[in-house]
Amino acid sequence: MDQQTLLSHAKDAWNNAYVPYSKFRVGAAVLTKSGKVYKGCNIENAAYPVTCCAERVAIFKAISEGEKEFQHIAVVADTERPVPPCGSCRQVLSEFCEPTMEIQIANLKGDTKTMTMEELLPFSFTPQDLADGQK
Ligand SMILES: O=c1ccn([C@H]2C[C@H](O)[C@@H](CO)O2)c(=O)[nH]1
Ligand SMILES: [Zn+2]
Repeated sequence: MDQQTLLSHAKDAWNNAYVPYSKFRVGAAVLTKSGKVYKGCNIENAAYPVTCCAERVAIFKAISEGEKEFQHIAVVADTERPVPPCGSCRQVLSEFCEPTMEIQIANLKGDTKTMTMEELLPFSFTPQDLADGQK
C-alpha cells in the first residue's frame, strides 16, 4: 500500500474524531508489516487529561489485536503545517516502530512531510536503557 492510500485511511478516521472540547480533529492510520490497516482518531473527555490522541488510538488498536510489526503510519489534521505528533505519542510510537520506519504527517491542504521514527524522536528512552538501569 502506498503512502497516499494510507493517508486516505487517516483522513477517514479524522471524520470520526470525538472533539467536543478542542474542536481539533486528528486522524491516524498504521500499516502493519502483514498489510493490515488500523485507524485512529483523537477521543476527548470532559476530564480533559483522559483524552487520547489519534496516533495512540491507532497503535493501541493494532497492538490489542496482536500486531507488533509496523511498516508505516500516517497522521493528518487541519493545520497550517503537517501536524506534529505530541511528545507522548512520539514516545509510544518509538516503543513499537523501528528507528528507520517512515512516518508521514500531513494537513488537509495536501502538505505532507515524511520523516523517520529516529528523526521524530531523537535520543529516545528505550527498553535497553530501562534494562541497563535495573541493577
Ligand atoms: O498529534 C496530535 C496532537 C493533538 N492531538 C489531539 C489531542 C486533543 O484531542 C487535541 C488537542 O490537543 O488534539 C492528537 O490527537 N494528535
Ligand atoms: Zn499525541
